[in-house]
Order: sequence, then C-alpha cells, then structure tokens
Amino acid sequence: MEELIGDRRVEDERSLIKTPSNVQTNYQENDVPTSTDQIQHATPCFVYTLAFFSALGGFLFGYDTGVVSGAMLLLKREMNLSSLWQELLVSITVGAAALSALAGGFLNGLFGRRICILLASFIFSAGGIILSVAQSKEVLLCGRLTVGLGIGIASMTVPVYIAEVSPSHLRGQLVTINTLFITGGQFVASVVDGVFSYLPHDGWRYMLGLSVVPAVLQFSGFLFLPESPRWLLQNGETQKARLVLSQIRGGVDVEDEFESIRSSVEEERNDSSGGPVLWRILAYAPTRRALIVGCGLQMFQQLSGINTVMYYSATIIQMSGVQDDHMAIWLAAATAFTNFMFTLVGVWLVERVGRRKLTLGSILGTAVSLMVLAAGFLLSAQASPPVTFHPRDSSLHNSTCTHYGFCESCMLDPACGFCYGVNGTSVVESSCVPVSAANTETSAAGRCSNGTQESAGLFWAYNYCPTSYSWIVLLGLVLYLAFFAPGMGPMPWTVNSEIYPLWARSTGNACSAGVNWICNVLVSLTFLHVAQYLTYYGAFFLYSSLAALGFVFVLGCLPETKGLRLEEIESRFGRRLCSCGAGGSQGVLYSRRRLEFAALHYSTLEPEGRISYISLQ
Ligand SMILES: O[C@H]1[C@H](O)[C@@H](O)[C@H](O)[C@@H](O)[C@H]1O
Repeated sequence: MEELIGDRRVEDERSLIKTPSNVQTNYQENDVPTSTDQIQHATPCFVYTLAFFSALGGFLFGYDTGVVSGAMLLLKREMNLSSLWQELLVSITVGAAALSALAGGFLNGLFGRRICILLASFIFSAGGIILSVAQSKEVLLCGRLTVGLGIGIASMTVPVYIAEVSPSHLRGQLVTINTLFITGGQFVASVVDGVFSYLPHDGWRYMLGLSVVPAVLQFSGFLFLPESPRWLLQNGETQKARLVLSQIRGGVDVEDEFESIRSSVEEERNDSSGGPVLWRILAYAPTRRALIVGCGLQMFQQLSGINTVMYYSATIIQMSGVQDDHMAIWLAAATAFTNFMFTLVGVWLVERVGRRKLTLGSILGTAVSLMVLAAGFLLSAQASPPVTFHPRDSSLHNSTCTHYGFCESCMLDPACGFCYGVNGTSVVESSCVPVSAANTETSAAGRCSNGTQESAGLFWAYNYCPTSYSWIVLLGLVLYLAFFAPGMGPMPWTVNSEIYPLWARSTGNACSAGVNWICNVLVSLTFLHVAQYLTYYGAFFLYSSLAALGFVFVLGCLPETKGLRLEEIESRFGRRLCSCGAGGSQGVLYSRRRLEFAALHYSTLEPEGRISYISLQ
C-alpha cells in the first residue's frame, strides 16, 4: 500500500495521540470504537438549542424544495405558464443549490459556519419575500434562484456545524435531526399546499412566502449563537474557542476535548503542504478516500430515485383509484409524512446500530422495494387497457395521440392522456387524446375536455393507467419510504459531516453536497425521458440496479464512525478503500502523516517505515 506505512495491525490511534484520558484505553480490534467523551455527561440544553436553530436550515431546504409542486398547480393557471417555464421554475432552485453548495465550502472556510448560516437564512428570507410579491414569471424565477442559493449553503453548512458542536456520543443523532427537519419541511410544505390549494387566487403567494417565518427565526437565533469552537481554533481564536466549548458542554471540564482538537489543528498546520484544499484532499490518501465515500453516498442517495418517488407519489396514488385532485394532494402529504416518520426511526437507530449497518440495511431494502415498484409497474403495463373508442372530433385527427393502441403507450407520451368509462371493474369506451396545454386535468378536446367527463361518467387519466395491480405499486411506495428514510435519507449527510479532518471539512462537504444536488437535477430532468425510453418499470428497475450497486459500494467502502471523536475519524480512512470488510471490523492501519506525528511525539518509527506498537501505558 503506497500510502500506508503500518503493515502491522496497530491497536488504536487513540493510543498514539496525546489525550490524558486515553492513556488507559485498550482497544479491541473487533469493537466499534468508543471514545473518551462517550462517557455520557448529562448533555446541556444548549447543544439541543444549537442543533434546533441550525436544523431550521434543513427545514427551509425541505420546505422550499417541497412546496413548489403544489404552488405550480396554481401558478401555471394564474400566470399562464408553459411547461418550459414550469420546468425552469422547479429546476433553477436545484441548479442554484448545486452551485452555492460548491461555493459554500470556500465561504465556510473563510467566514466560519455561523456567518454562513446567517447568510443562508438572510437569503432564504429575501427569496421568500421576492416570491410572495412577484408579479411576473421573471421575478418568480429570480426568487426561486435566490432560495436555491440559500438551500445550497445551508445544506452543506448545517451538518458541519452540528457535528462540530455535538459531543461524539450524540453527534450522529443530532446531525440526523437535520434530515428529520428536511423531511419535516417537505411534509409541512405539502400540508400548506393542501390548505392553500382551496384559495381561488394568490394561494401560491402564501405557499411560497411562508418560508420567511422560519428563516427570520433562524436569523434572529444565530445572532446570539456562537461560532463552532473547531473553526475558532483553526483560525487562531484559542481563548474564544475554549470559552465556547465550555459553554456548549455546560461548564464541565473540556480540557481533554480541547487539547485533542488543538493537537489536531497543530498537526494539520505543521503538516500543511500548501496549495488549494481540493488538491491537498486528493493528494492525501485518507482524505481522498473520505471524499470518494462522501460523494459516493450522496450520489447513490439521489440515484436511488428518492425525489422521483416523492414527486411521483401523487400519480402512484392516483393509479390506485384516487381520482379527486385535492384528495391526491392530501395523499401526497401522507407520503411526505411517512418519509418524515421513518426518518425519525433513523434518528433513533443511528447511535444504536451505527452508520454502517443502518446504511447497508437501508440501501438493500431500498433496492428491493424499487424492484417491487418496478414489478407493480410491469404488471400494470401488461394489463394496460386497449384503446377502444376513436372520437370523431375533427380537431383530434392530426394528433399523434390517436395512433396509440394501448393506455400504456398513450400515458408515456406527455402530450396525451387517457379518457375512459367504467363498467363494473372493466374499462370501456377508452380513447387516447391530447392533453389541454393549460391544464393537465382535462383533454384539449373531445369527451374529457373542460371537466365535462365527470357528469358524463367518464374518467381522465394523465400520466397513469387504470389498473388492478396498483396495490403492488402502492406497497412498493410504502416499503421504499420505510427503508430509504431511516438510512439512505440521512446517512449521506451525517457521514459527510464527520469523515473529513478539520482542514478538509468545508471543502469535502461542499463537494459532496454539490454531487448530491447535481445528481438530484440529473435524475429529475431525465426521469420523463428515461420513462419514455424504458417505460416506468424500466426506469424503476434501473434505479433498483443503481441502489444494488450502491449496496456493494457501501459494503466495501463505508467504515463505522459511531462514537469516535471527529479528530479520530481520519484514521478510519487510513487504509485502502473498498477492501473486503472495511467496516471497522478489520485492523486499523494508519496514514503516514498521523503515524509520523505520533511517532515524533511518543515513539520511534522502525526502519523501513514500520511502526511499532506504541502504548502509553
Ligand atoms: O436527505 C434528503 C431527504 O431524504 C429528502 O427527502 C430528499 O428530498 C433529499 O433529496 C435528500 O437529500
């Protein structure tokens, strides 16, 4: 191994690093590591207050990404939006989030976590105000771009801040609470969408503008909350760092923790080879490995299709026979609620079973439930009702829709919808006709236009087909949320907040959050095309295979970080990545940099770069 110099299994790096309390520590190879400050002090309320105010950033992330689907239903009518404009308004936020997450790494390093959170909440408030007073689609676009900038900065800063202020025995739980707030924001957004969808005018202004409330709350809170002690130490504010650390630990003796952070900062300072941080991350094996793991997790989170499933949930529910639009909106809120509740399970599990097992179980279950979803779509496609009625309406004759012979092919063309009657359990007198450009709830012409279908005993299906296999799809949806939400939803954010050493933390998180947002845009923008080429079941089989690939990646590459101090985690990446059983059950090998540091202080390196067993006992 080129980058490693220890070819013997060494006990625990904590025995190499100078912290008075680890002198007695003896580490068993097969144990999940424990840390000195895992001794469970009564955790002061202040840490929870910090976590709450920070996680409001997660809430805004969830709210602003979730609220747009309901707002769009009203906006497209009131502002007469073409589908291009609708797509632009949705994707500009995610695109802006990708860019600002990347830029957030630089801002975090330069100005600190607190200023970045203040900046994000200021941007969120400005965006909410712009959106709620917008008079034109151009202003709306500007508002959506603004909130996207806020989301990107918040998404990478908040987990880092929470991880840096938390005691290690609670860190996983508190960072996971940020994802709980994301899914909570998505749920609240869906309820707000439901409530304001009944307003005949301007309901969207309330939907989009309400985000100002949590944004102002977070901004006001952070005016009084402290900077992360780790960032302060890194930036030479030693006294202030000690003060803040003692404040957030409720006045208990913080000497051990403080010394451990300080020695790590000093080590990094002495070691720093200069050059751009990203270059240094890539050049140094443990951080390069951490970056691969962090970005890989974020990539697989998005490639397993969470946002497609969430976005598509209303349609999935409609497939199971719910025709009423308001009802579909409320059932979509139920989906968001399920996502939220299962994220809560993740908060409960993360410090009990650890990050690795939780992520592995989650991604495996996700892959299987995507398979169930795909099987449901496949059976539905095979049972797809044929087109049996060809309307005489001359305006329909030039439409390509009239050429389709089955509902399945009709439904996959975004320009067409299926108009049908029901006799008992059978579909009768069905036709494929163009959808109205202004409103996808009716056809452009013929029997299902202008909402006349209900009085004529007809149904209009856009984006789905009536089928008796829809329960399988519904089962797949529930299973998917139950498996995805506790693990693959929060763990990529949680793991990323803790796997980089301090000097690489902002940049590492910026890169991985950027990967998350870029993959998010990619999956959402390609879904309809993928569904058209591969059909729905093909698309979900594809996501399932990607999730299965993700399982292999996690199995080989994700070490356990539960209970370790942030300063200790780097050692988990000091071995070759993707080796069999890299979950922490194998011996720990150490990076040259840390070993040299330890050797310099406590022992000697043997010839040929081998390190001898060093014990401080
Ligand atoms: O972790 C979150 C969460 O799972 C959300 O439900 C999802 O919309 C986001 O894309 C993801 O990053």
